[in-house]
Amino acid sequence: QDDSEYEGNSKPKRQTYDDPDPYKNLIEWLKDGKAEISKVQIEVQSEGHRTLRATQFIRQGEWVLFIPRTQYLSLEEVKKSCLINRKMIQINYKPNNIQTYFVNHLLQENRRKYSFWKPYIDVLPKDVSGFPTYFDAEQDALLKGSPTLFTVINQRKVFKEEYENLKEAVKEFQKYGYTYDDFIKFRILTISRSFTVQIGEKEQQQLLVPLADFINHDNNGFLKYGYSKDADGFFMQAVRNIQKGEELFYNYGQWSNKYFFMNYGFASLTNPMNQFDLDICLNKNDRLFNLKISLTKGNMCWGNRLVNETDHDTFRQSLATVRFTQISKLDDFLQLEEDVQNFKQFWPGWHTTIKTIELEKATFKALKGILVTELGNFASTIEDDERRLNDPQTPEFRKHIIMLTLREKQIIKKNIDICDLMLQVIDKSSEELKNLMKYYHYREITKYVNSQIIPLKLEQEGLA
Ligand SMILES: C[S@@+](CC[C@H](N)C(=O)[O-])C[C@H]1O[C@@H](n2cnc3c(N)ncnc32)[C@H](O)[C@@H]1O
Repeated sequence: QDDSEYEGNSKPKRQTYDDPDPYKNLIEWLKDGKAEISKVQIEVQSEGHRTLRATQFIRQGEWVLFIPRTQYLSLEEVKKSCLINRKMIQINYKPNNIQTYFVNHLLQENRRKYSFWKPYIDVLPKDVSGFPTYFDAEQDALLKGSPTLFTVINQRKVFKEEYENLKEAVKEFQKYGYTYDDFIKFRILTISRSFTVQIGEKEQQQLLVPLADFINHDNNGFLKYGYSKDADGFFMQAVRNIQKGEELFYNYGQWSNKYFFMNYGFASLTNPMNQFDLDICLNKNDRLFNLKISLTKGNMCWGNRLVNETDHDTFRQSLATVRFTQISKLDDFLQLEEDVQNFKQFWPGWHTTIKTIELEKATFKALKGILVTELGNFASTIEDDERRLNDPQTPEFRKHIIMLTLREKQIIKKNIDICDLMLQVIDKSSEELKNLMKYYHYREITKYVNSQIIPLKLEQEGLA
């Protein structure tokens, strides 16, 4: 069955949706498909920035909207309904990413004048230049120093490979002349607009759901979604009462700004799940370098991450990794080997426990050194960023870059402050230490100092 079979110069028999207002077409098309969407309305804030609002009071537990199976795209459906996907399956070509199946379907339907999916495709955002994949050199420069820049560069490479591999493997893909730009545009739209729902006990399904994909993210989102077997469709449900006129949000997930930025093109200052990624590496001049490298089976660097809260495994793991790089006494190293005898694989962040106060001091100094260098690598300072964020002239997409890198810098700064505090604490006598602790803001550090540093110090001073 060839793709051209779908086309033809005459209009298909079924209803067409050709109001100049694409949102009207979408609504009509959904209603004709028996979607239940009367409790919501679309608000266009600006081109490409739409949101949904409640048209009436919605009680907790009620469905906010319902989209039947016929009006959304599922992975299973697009595997069947798209020619290129069928070819891919026929020749047993596995795409690098399953989202490619959706992309191919959207590319196909986008070409068809009378596609059933036209009302949906017509309201997909036209401009995706706010996504980092599309940044130019000037925009990339704003990400300088941020670990997110590496992820962006890598994502571009991955997308390019996906496109080239597909072009190479499926000749129909070439035949239709789909450009790389078309491909990544739909790739990005698929990432940023898909829902994963539980279909059966174990089965999950990825969906593109018209209208539901107009709902924006908020940490305090108050909707949940799912698939109803009885109604055979996708629903959004109110987790709490919703007032008439209220803007609707759901929580896209507990992700970091970096994740949101890469997949959705936005970042937020209030995201509690932020992170700063950093590599911690062995130093080649380390006199125990050979011993360490044999223990780590050739690993020299470890990807670590720091979050805003230091009462978190990531802080302990980063610290332990730095501690491993800082061990300089053979005795300490041998003790470490004993510590890990029971583990098949040694991982510094898990296995390098506290040895001596001296080592702790070196560790906090080294971690601080790494963080100060990282902070210095950014293109702008925290103060620059705060000023630009408050400047009404700053374009919206740029604000997201600023928020992303600002939060990364704030995390670094907080962790530097903690290193400073720890260094101070370590240098105090135990009496002073107790006094100082009264003024501690960081509950977790107090806990850490209490449980780890004080006993060590008391022991060192013969007081234990
Ligand atoms: C599923 S869509 C939501 C509807 C979207 N606003 C629209 O007009 O099509 C996801 C996209 O909405 C935007 N978005 C969602 N939540 C956001 C937020 N909290 N802040 C900024 N942009 C957001 C981002 O552009 C994201 O890629």
